[in-house]
Amino acid sequence: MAKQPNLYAFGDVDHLAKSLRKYLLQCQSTGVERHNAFKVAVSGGSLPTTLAKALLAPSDENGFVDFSKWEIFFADERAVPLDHEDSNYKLLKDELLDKIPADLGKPVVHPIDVKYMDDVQGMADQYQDAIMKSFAAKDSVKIPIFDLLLLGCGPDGHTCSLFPGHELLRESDAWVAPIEDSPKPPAKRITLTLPVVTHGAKIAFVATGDGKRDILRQILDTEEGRSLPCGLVNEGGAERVSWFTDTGAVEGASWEIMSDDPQFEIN
Ligand SMILES: O=C1O[C@H](COP(=O)(O)O)[C@@H](O)[C@H](O)[C@H]1O
Repeated sequence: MAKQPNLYAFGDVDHLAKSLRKYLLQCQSTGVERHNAFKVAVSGGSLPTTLAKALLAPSDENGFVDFSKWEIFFADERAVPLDHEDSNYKLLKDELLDKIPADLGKPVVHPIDVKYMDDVQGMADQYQDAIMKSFAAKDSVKIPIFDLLLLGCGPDGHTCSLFPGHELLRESDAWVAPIEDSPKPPAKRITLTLPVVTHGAKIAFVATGDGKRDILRQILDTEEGRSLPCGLVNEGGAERVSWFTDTGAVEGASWEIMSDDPQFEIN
């Protein structure tokens, strides 16, 4: 039987954040062992707030966050200035980056190059080059393997800027692609493509609150949900995918919920 993603549900966001922290520390260790760095792609939306809760908590028995080893890329970004309210970079900066205590070190962060604001293809190409340099990828290297992709799930089942039914879901060459007709504003964005997302060493979705319940039930329990972008990530990433949810978001779903115990070992 094909291996399935892991579904974790917690009573509230505080408990979720505690387990997410443990998971992140495990991913950090694996990344540092692999290439002396932790290469992570981060989404916008509701994710950065929960991420900050997990990462800015005091060090505990699970270890400490060594931001000096972190290299942060954006799983998707909107083609807006870096100080614009719609910018995923600004969101992460406000929620997390500006609040990192000096003793935890400074991550290397890769924002978009704003000189390509009117040329999203150029912006996507530049971002792909930045990833290629970081992974020291020669042309022969087919795909970058991020240590972790941190993803959100929109109410329509989109993730990154990969939207249901959009032709970008079929992109198989580019690592980063432009989109000029995003159904969710702003229309112009860049996004990691599905093959890059599904090749991640680990892939984590964070989806909380009653507002996510209907779409989660669809993704996790129905045939049509499997063809939504989040469903395609589940299919491609299988057991490398973990969903961090709260009980509000998964009530009624028939998938096995693996644990709500913060001491569990994360797959
Ligand atoms: O537009 C976007 O939406 C998704 C989902 O956001 P959420 O607020 O529903 O969690 C987000 O993951 C993506 O990065 C963002 O650009």
